[in-house]
Amino acid sequence: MDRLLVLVRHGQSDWNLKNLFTGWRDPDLTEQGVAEASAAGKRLKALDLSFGLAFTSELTRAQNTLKLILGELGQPDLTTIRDLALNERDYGDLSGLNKDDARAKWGEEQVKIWRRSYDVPPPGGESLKDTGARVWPYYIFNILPPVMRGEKVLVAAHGNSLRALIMALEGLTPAEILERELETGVPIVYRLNADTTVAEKKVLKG
Ligand SMILES: O=C(O)[C@@H](CO)OP(=O)(O)O
Repeated sequence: MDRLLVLVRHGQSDWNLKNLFTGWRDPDLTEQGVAEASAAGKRLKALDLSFGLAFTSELTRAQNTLKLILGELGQPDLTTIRDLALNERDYGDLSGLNKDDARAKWGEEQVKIWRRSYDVPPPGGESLKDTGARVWPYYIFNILPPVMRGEKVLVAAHGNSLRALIMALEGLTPAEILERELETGVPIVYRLNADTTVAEKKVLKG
């Protein structure tokens, strides 16, 4: 049986382009982001993939990415579950600030710790560990069961909510996840073993 799970980070958002901390704020895709999402859909279609179920967050940039992908796949009406659990990490007080301005104010090292450390939260926000504490149970109880039943599942979400998920899925250490960056609009195709571990992983870059 094919146990297939595809994860995709949303296409470029307006605030990615403007270099702003985004978190739970809700900017839409840029023109480039729309193109990236459509290209992701075309790459999945080229593999002849069709899905049984989709998941996304409560945020516009991920929902619209999913919509564009499903349009390319000819599955615009696919059952889709939206949940806050898949939202981007909450950036707290950094939300809306420019990332270069933040580096000038607090220093390169401190900003790197807030952005990529495992368990140091930005002021008023979530660490990757905090994000994992909502993403992992959601994955185990909601996403994994249909995958294991053989429904092909597509998840359109965010850089850090997906990093938290990938950490658990690939069994990465806090040091390993620190180095892992996800590109916008690049689907990652996983096939799982019967014991839920990863059998195969393919990154669909253009
Ligand atoms: O601003 C954000 O919400 C995220 C994703 O764009 O940024 P970072 O790369 O710092 O995790």
